[in-house]
Amino acid sequence: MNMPLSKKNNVIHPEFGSFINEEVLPLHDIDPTKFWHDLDQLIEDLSPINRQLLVTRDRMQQQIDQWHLARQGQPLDMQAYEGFLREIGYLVDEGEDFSITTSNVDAEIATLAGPQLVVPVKNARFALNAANARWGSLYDAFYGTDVVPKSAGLEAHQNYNAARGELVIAKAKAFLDEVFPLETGSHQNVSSYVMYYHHLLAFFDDGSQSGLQQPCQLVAVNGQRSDPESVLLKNNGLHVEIQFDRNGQNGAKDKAHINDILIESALSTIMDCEDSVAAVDAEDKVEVYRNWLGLMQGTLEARFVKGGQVQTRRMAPDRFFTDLDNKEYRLHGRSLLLVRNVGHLMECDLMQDAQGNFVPEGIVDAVVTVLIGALDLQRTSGIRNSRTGSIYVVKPKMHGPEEVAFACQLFGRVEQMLGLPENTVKVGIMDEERRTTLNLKECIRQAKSRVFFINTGFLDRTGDEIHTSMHAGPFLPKDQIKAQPWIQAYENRNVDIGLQCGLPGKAQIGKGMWAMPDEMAAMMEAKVAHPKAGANTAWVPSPTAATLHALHYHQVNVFEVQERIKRRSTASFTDLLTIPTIPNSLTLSSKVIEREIENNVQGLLGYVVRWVEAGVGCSKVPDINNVGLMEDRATLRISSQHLANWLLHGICTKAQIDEVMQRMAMVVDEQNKGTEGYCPMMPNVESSLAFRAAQDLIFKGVIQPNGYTEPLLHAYRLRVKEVS
Ligand SMILES: CC(=O)SCCNC(=O)CCNC(=O)[C@H](O)C(C)(C)COP(=O)(O)OP(=O)(O)OC[C@H]1O[C@@H](n2cnc3c(N)ncnc32)[C@H](O)[C@@H]1OP(=O)(O)O
Ligand SMILES: O=CC(=O)O
Ligand SMILES: [Mg+2]
Repeated sequence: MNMPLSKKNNVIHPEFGSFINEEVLPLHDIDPTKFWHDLDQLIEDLSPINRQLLVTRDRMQQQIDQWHLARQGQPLDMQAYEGFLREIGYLVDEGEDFSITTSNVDAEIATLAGPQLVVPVKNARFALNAANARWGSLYDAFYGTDVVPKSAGLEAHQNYNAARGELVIAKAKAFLDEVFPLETGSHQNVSSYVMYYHHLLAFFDDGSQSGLQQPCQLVAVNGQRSDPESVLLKNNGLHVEIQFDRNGQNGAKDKAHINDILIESALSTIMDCEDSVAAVDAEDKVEVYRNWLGLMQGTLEARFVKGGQVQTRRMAPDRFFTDLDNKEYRLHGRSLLLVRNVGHLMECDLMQDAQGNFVPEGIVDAVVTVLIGALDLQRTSGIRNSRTGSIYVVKPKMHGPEEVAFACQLFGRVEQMLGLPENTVKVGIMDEERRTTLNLKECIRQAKSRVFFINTGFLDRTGDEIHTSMHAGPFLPKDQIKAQPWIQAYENRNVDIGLQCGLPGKAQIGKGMWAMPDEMAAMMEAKVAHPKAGANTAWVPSPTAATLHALHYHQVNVFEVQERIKRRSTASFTDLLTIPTIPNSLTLSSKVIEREIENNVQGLLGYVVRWVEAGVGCSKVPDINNVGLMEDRATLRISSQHLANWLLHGICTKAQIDEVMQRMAMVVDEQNKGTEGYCPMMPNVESSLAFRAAQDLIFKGVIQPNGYTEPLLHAYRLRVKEVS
């Protein structure tokens, strides 16, 4: 297929054109001529608005920069600052109270509380794993992670370590005791479980028996009641399945023949087309869209070799049990799938307008992901996603109410174009840019009939905190930024406003990512704070993390917490406006400065080299203390902006950063040694496109739009693709 021209002389990339025409439209019975004509019209109508919004971003940023430059070295006059932000339209007036009206929302979003997994949708193997992460083995989650300490003798060998296994099983049964306590005795000592009428009976060695303290926690069974294959329990709306197998690997040794305990884990999963993927051209974008198509049709497959064996991964079917009245009890087998589109900034070669401009990628994303998402709504059996007729699109990186209004206008137009009922497309608002946080209530108002979540994306939000106030002064070291009043106010206010706008029962109030995928013991300590803060979901980086984080939602009833929070006063707006720069009273030691630079540079190089050279959008990169950190574009935005800020304010010199970059490039090369196709950055850094991208991200960080990393990453990745 040659570069086809649509009626308005828009150029459609051939790979994209044939994907839509041959793989998607036939499934819909949509006439291609009409589709491309309507898309042209949409682009013609909405691209100028999209571009204008970006001009507004730049205008406001310049005004803010000027304001700080004119007041260098002076303490921030909060009243004057707030007045100035209002004057330039960065802050808008808050209107009347209101409640959102979003309807037809699946239970996973509206009435349940549990983990939200995020996955780069470009990686089919991971994406399928994520879709299937609705159910996770508690035994595996405990065995494979540091939640059970991996001390001497207790290592998590591939070959079963029986000593570790015993601790795992004891810990899992302790969870049963905590959440599904027996009237008398402990699950640790049960020798068999049977169903008796509507009750679960646990028998002990001495012949005594006990029911559950709350008998209604038993909801269903599999197999014979006198010798069940599994029993299904429910707490805080979440299911837990105790599986029995007298011949199973664990069941054979267990006195009650418990083989495993399955936890309802990732209630929802974000299939990410944004910050965790490297999709720079039509070829990459089609890969992303094709996986989304496979997920929405239930046909996606991934074949790979693991442990020396070829495996084929597919989407899990629904799960069936028998309820207490002998009726079918059906559970969704997969996470409810949401899709994250790119933000308003991006452009891509999927289509070009008559003047040769690439069209806004967010517009194409909206059309294609909804077009594909609509296939799910036609299905009435088999692998389905939404059972309430909704398509869930997460829209990232929006700045303020005008941009949210534009996203809603776009989704409305897509619905009209595809003949979908109004408000079929639900929108997740990432509260991850400062202008959105400050105007959150007005942002929600703009989306009040389709908002299905607000979520504190604190990583991008931290990057934007730095970039917005780049000229206000040098920022504190990253760890200390997190401890300043602004972030607590941001997190609390998001919940406060979400509650005031009536989200519970209709939409999620969500919290951000756990960015240390291997530190699960630490996660178990820290992340219970999310449900306790009134969030009915929070992001996790992996299926295992989802299973573990799910335990928190058994411990905390979020909806009760939300009722309590409703009575507190809204978090401080002044705190929210307080910029986390280094106070005059604090002088950072040269050691602290050096360490901070090293840490930032190591993470930055470790991430960028894989992004630019290999197109890997999300990586686990060891930090200076050798802790593997999830790095994506948002964490890169923080580290690059932080370095740019310190350089701008003379906390460090260019020579110092240059020296650290060379040293850290060696460390990163060493870390990647043995990776097939890896191009070392050292010693010829000038010929390494990855190294040069990293330099630009730092040294040109001040002039990147809102501090975003996409423009430079994309430009360098495209150069690598051209030469390879
Ligand atoms: C600021 C933001 O926007 S945050 C949102 C964007 N970030 C994300 O989406 C992070 C998602 N997580 C990931 O991409 C990965 O977990 C990483 C890159 C952090 C780590 O990946 P790896 O180093 O390959 O992890 P690791 O080797 O420990 O585990 C790989 C296994 O876990 C699975 N896995 C890891 N993460 C995920 C995930 N998010 N979803 C599904 N499966 C996953 C893989 O499928 C693989 O299992 P398999 O061999 O059976 O297929
Ligand atoms: O998208 C999430 C974030 O933290 O940024
Ligand atoms: Mg983000």
